Amino acid sequence: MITGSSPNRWVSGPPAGRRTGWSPVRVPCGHTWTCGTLTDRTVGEGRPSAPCVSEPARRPRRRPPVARRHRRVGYCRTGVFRGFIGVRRTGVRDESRQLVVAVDGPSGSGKSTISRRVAQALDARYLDTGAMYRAVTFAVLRDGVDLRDADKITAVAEGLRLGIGTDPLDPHISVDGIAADREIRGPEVTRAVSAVSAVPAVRALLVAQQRAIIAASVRIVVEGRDIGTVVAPDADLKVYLTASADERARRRSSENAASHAATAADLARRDRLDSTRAADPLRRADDAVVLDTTALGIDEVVERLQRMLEKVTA
Ligand SMILES: Nc1ncnc2c1ncn2[C@@H]1O[C@H](COP(=O)(O)OP(=O)(O)OP(=O)(O)O)[C@@H](O)[C@H]1O
Ligand SMILES: Nc1ccn([C@H]2C[C@H](O)[C@@H](COP(=O)(O)O)O2)c(=O)n1
Repeated sequence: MITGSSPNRWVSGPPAGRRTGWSPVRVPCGHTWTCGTLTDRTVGEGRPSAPCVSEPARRPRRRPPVARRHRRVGYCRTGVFRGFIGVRRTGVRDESRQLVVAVDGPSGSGKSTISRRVAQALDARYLDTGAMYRAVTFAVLRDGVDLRDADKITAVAEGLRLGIGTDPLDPHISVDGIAADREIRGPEVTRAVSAVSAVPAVRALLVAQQRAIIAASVRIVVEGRDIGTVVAPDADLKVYLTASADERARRRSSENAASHAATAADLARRDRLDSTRAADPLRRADDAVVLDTTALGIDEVVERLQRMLEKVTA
C-alpha cells in the first residue's frame, strides 16, 4: 500500500515487485490518501493518517479530453462523496486543473535548479526522479550487491521503503525511514547510479511510484531523463534542458570545487551510459521544447519556462 498525507506532501513505499495499472486519485478532503492496489509498505514519517480511501481509477493510455480528464471522484472511508474535481471551461485559469511539467536533460543541465524554482513559482510539488534512482543505488551499495547482478539489485529495490518529500523548498528522500539526502549525492553513488538505473525492473518499480505521485498532485514539476517520454508522456509542458558539455562541467565543478577535467569526464560518462541503455534512455520527447541554457542565467531560464507555462495554462 502506498500512503501519503494529502495534499501531496509525502508519498512513499515501493510497489513491492509489481507494476499496477491503477493509480491513486487525489482525495480533496485533506486526509491521508491510500492506493489499495500496491502491496503494503506504509511510511508517512509520522504524518497524520486519518483514513481516507481514494477510489482507484484506471489510468488511461492517452489522456482523455480536458473536460473528462479532471472528473475524478474522491470518497472518504465514511463514504462521504467529496465531489468532482471539476474543470470550468471559462477561459480563466482553473486552479483545480491538474498541471504536469516534465523537465528532462543531461547531467548538470540545470534540471533541479530550474524545476525547483518553477515549482515554487507555481505553488506546485517538485519530484526529483534522479534522487529516487540514487536512493536505490545507495541501498545497493549499502548491501554490498554486485552492480552486474540485476536480480539482486531488483531484490534490493523491491525491499526498500522510500520516503519522498516533494516540497520544492525542501525536497527530501529517506531510505528505510532514515534521511539519505546527503548520502545519495556522494561520489560512490554518482559512480554507480547509471548501472543501477539501467536495470529494467528497477525502472518499472520507480516509474510506477513516480506516476502515483504525479496522479496524487494537482500541480507538479517532475525532472529526470525519461519524464516526457515514459513517466508522463501526456505532460502539459515538456522541456528538454541542455547546455554545452563544457558549460555544464564549468557549473558543476564550481559547485563541487572539483577539477574541470575530472567533472567533464564524469558528466560525459554518465551521459553516454544514460543515453545508450536499452531501457528508457535519456531522449528528448518529440514534442518537448528544447532550451539550450549555455548562455542563459538561471533567472532567464526560469522566466522562459514561465512564459511557456502561461501559454499552456491560458
Ligand atoms: N542557467 C544556468 N546558469 C548558470 N548556472 C546554472 C544554470 N542552471 C543551473 N546552474 C548551476 O549548474 C549546476 C548544475 O545544476 P543542476 O544540479 O540543477 O543540474 P541537473 O541537470 O539537475 O544535474 P543532475 O542531472 O546531475 O542532477 C548548479 O550549480 C546550478 O546552480
Ligand atoms: N528519470 C531518471 C532520472 C535519473 N536517472 C538516472 C540517470 C542519472 O545518471 C542518475 C542520477 O540522476 P541525477 O540525480 O543526476 O539527475 O539517475 C534515470 O535513469 N532516469
